[in-house]
Amino acid sequence: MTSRAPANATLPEAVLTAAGVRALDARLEAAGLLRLTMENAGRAVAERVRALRPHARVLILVGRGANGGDALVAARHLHAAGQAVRVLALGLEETGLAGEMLRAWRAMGEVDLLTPQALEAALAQRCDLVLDGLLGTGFRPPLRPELSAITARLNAADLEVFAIDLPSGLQADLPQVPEGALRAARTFTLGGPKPALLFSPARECAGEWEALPLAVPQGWVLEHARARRLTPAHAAALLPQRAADAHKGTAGEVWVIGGSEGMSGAPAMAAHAALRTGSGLLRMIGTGEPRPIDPEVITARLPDWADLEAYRADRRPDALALGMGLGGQAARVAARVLAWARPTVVDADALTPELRGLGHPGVVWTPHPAEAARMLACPTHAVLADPLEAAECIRAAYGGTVVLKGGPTVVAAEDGTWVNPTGNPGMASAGMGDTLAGVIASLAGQGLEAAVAARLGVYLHGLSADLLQPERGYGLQATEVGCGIPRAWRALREWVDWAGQEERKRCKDS
Ligand SMILES: NC(=O)C1=CN([C@@H]2O[C@H](COP(=O)(O)OP(=O)(O)OC[C@H]3O[C@@H](n4cnc5c(N)ncnc54)[C@H](O)[C@@H]3O)[C@@H](O)[C@H]2O)[C@@H](O)CC1
Ligand SMILES: Nc1ncnc2c1ncn2[C@@H]1O[C@H](COP(=O)(O)OP(=O)(O)O)[C@@H](O)[C@H]1O
Ligand SMILES: [K+]
Repeated sequence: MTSRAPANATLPEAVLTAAGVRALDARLEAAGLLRLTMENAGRAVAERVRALRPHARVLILVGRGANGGDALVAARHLHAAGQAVRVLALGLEETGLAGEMLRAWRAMGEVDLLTPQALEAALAQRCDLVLDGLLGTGFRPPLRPELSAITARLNAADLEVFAIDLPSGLQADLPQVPEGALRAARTFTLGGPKPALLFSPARECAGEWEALPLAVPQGWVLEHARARRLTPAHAAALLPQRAADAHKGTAGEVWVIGGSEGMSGAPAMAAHAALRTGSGLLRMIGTGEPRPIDPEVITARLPDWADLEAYRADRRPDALALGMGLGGQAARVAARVLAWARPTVVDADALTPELRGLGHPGVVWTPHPAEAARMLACPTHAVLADPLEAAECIRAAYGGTVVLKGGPTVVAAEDGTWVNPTGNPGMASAGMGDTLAGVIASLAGQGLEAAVAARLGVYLHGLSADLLQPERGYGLQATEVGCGIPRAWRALREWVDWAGQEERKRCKDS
């Protein structure tokens, strides 16, 4: 990890919807801070433009709302710093906060009405970069014709676009791309990412994005967040600590229940990943010939799933992962295991509607979108249309914690909904989910609450893949991601050590 995060990084990032932005605005307004916040936001955008494209001639496009206000502040700061800017605005009324910013800009520079002709003339002159402040979270589709002509022209031009808050024409809360949405190379999102910047296909319109702080306490922003996004410091704080006299009996006994005839690989990958995550003892239990990857794993082949209760007898697993390669009897086996009331990761074949309502606080359901659709009895596209909502619906119906896998993965837990920042498309290969189930079960077996194990598990699993991605590309195997967990763990630990040193240095210097 090379990320050098700001001090606020010890808190998670806020995922803000349009309603969240409105509520935060109302709070800032009541506190008399809205004008300053717009000033801070616009200045932060200008600073990033200066840092990235110091010599670019910038065409700044200004809408009628607060997004346009931010753009006008940025125009002022860029101009004051000596950068060439040209400003075109959809409206020239000086009312409201954005109007105030227009007046302030006019005190130092010119503004023309944004029409297709004015845009054409501006593009004909030298212009290296477009700063898009047309529409932000206030956009409601469909795009009006006056604007769709502008976005279509910009999308067709071979020009770099940087968007303020989100590319104009994207709906902040949803992954869909409305007709006519602008495509940006980079997005400076304010206060925290909007769901559209996190989920495909909308996020592909935003290019690389970065969150610029609003210079208000992160706690205020988090209060209005739809979900939270993990940061490295926050994830690192979840890592379990082990006593010096730990032994295999205290480091967590994990059972992987799955695997039937011809389906031995899936539980083997889960067990492998659990060992790499630090479990003290692993048992693989199935009705097929068990084929563990590691000799450390204890195996049991049951004549029939009905023999599971007898196998359990007086044994007491610290955590379980079940469902991988389990086949047709998965729901029945899962119902039985859930009644044991132990920390349990329910995956793959066991993710069935029969288990509705059987979750308890120790249960983590780990569906991918198609499994989530099965659980919700809806089409997969409905899950993908709003993954935050889908994960929360499953949680409401099934109980426990829900890990809705994907790029990115969403965790819906009692303490709210989380979005995982790690992971990459190299993970689109079979067995990745089995590995994740093993990682989460291992962490739960080491004493983390199931919901915390889920959050840290998805983070470590994705980070392991991210650290491998540069050398493996798309040829990344699930077992490698399992092998890489210790490296991810260490990277996270080192991040904390680094952040701690910085913090100590800061205290010493001040
Ligand atoms: N609390 C925060 O997070 C802050 C938010 N700020 C900015 O405020 C923005 C939100 O401001 P607003 O609520 O004013 O919204 P917008 O700036 O997104 O714009 C609303 C305007 O767009 C027009 N519009 C809506 N739908 C349209 C359509 N289909 N076709 C054409 N025009 C359409 C509306 O008529 C209105 O004039 C954020 O995106 C961000 O840039 C910043 O000022 C800093 C503080
Ligand atoms: N494009 C992607 N970006 C980030 N993570 C991904 C991506 N594709 C897959 N993953 C991750 O890989 C895993 C795939 O799980 P799953 O589909 O259950 O695999 P399997 O059933 O083969 O074990 C999940 O953790 C998912 O989040
Ligand atoms: K914008």
